Amino acid sequence: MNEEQVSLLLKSAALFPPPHGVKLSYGTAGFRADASLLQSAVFRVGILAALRSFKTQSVIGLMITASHNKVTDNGVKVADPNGGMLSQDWEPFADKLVNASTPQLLVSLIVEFIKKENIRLAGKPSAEVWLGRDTRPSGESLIEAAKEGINSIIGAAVLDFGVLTTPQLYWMVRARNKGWKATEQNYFEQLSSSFRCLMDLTPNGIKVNEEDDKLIVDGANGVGGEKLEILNNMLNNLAIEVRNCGNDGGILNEGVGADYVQKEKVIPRGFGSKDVGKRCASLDGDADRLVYFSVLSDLSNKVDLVDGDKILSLFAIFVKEQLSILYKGADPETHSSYQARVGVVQTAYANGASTDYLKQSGLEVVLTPTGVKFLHEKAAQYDIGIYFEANGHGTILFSDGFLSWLEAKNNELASISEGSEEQKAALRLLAVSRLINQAVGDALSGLLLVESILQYKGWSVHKWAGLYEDLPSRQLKVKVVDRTAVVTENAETVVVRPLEIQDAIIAETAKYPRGRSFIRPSGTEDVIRVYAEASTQEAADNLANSVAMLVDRYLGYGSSG
Ligand SMILES: CC(=O)N[C@H]1[C@@H](OP(=O)(O)O)O[C@H](CO)[C@@H](O)[C@@H]1O
Ligand SMILES: [Mg+2]
Repeated sequence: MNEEQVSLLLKSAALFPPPHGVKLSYGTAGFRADASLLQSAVFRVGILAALRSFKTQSVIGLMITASHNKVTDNGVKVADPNGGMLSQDWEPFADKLVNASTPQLLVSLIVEFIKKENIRLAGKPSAEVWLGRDTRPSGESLIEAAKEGINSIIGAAVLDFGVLTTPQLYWMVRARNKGWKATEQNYFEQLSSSFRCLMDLTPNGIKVNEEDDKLIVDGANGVGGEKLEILNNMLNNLAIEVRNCGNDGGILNEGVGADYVQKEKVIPRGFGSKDVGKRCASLDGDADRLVYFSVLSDLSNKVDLVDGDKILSLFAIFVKEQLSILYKGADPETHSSYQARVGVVQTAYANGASTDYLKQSGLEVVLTPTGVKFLHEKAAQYDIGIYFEANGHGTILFSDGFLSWLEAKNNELASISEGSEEQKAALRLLAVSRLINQAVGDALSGLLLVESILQYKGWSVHKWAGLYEDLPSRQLKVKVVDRTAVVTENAETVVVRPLEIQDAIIAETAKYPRGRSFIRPSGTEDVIRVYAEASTQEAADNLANSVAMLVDRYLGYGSSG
């Protein structure tokens, strides 16, 4: 690293001292904390993003958001060239960089790292980082800190796109690096045109714009609501009413949003008895999660929840159905009968009933640890990989090989049997691959795919919710002395340290019919999460409470550990 670069880094780093006594770590989804603690971390992640861009010779994304967390929190995450999460082998460097106590230490870490990674800072083409942020007020000054970080690496350029959803920025980064059209407008155009294409392929004609049939969306008082309004104006065959857009005094994620609705199973603010029976959906604070629900008629504030597992199930059976239509006419002897490998990816939080349903439907189901980075990686191993977290984050990935086969197949069918059922199935799958955000889970593109599949099948939200019945479940969190004391294996389903607690969980779970329970340290909050399910709600609550007490006994403030 030349002298000019060293002195630039030392000078700018001096303006962003890390807060005293705070150790941050790159968790499930980047760095997250109270926004007042993040200036230095975001500045340093700006440096990291610039280095990553030099290393990969591609555009890198940097998003300022704390998703579903409270409005006073914020966070920063990095989009790799393919629009996915930052490569995991850079996470330890991110941790060290963010926690370096002095500018000198920071510079020596960078010098060491660029040597190890063989990053050439000088020369062309230079680096480029694209920035986006959610609607949190702290985002504005954090974006400035990110810019300072990027600009302190000579040759790195920065483009600030202002307020975006996380999936929009990741989509744009992916598109840019593939050489495709990559503006926000291009995003809206691709989503709306592929949605239109799917709707045009609906078998029995489309029924829309009836007041009764409209979709009501809770925007979590965040960025998703305002972006959905823009998209909505570009669609003419879907009626959407957006509430909780954040412009009527509502607070981001407070009593609203996908995380709240999914975890509490109650209606978000702005919804009530007038909505009983209607098809409703909820986005999270940065619009990368989506759940559906309907308001129950019993005057409680409970909802009938259609969570990520059911969205996954809807997508999986649709894809499977279209593939079987496509294969129907195919001669197994000819080269055109490509057997696509379809895989469904879940985490331990997936409701047991969903896993049973998917397996009974003949689908291959695998579990990974929590966090999109793990699910995405696994799904990418299939021709069509469909992944969802129960909380509503997920998408569908298509392999390049399968997509080129599908294009060719569609062309072949167009010439020999245009308008046939087989060709329509090929067109539908192609439209899905353009509609669904293949960079990352995206509430807006997911919502349009759900809507088009419901239309295709002629299903109400109730029919969809009835695909299978969720096992009652309960999630709790427990504060402990040191959450890193818990180490898990087998996709987080068993604790291997401290060992005694796993035996105790097994003994507790055995008392409940259809009981299942596991614990894991959160990657975004300083807590241990407890999950339990069982055949009744009371049993699930009791099991969760007992396991939470075990966590407290072994790891809580009263424990010796
Ligand atoms: C149980 C749960 O919902 N966990 C969430 C939450 O992670 P934790 O590591 O559990 O804090 O936030 C992640 C990022 O948004 C998301 O990927 C994950 O599913
Ligand atoms: Mg989110």
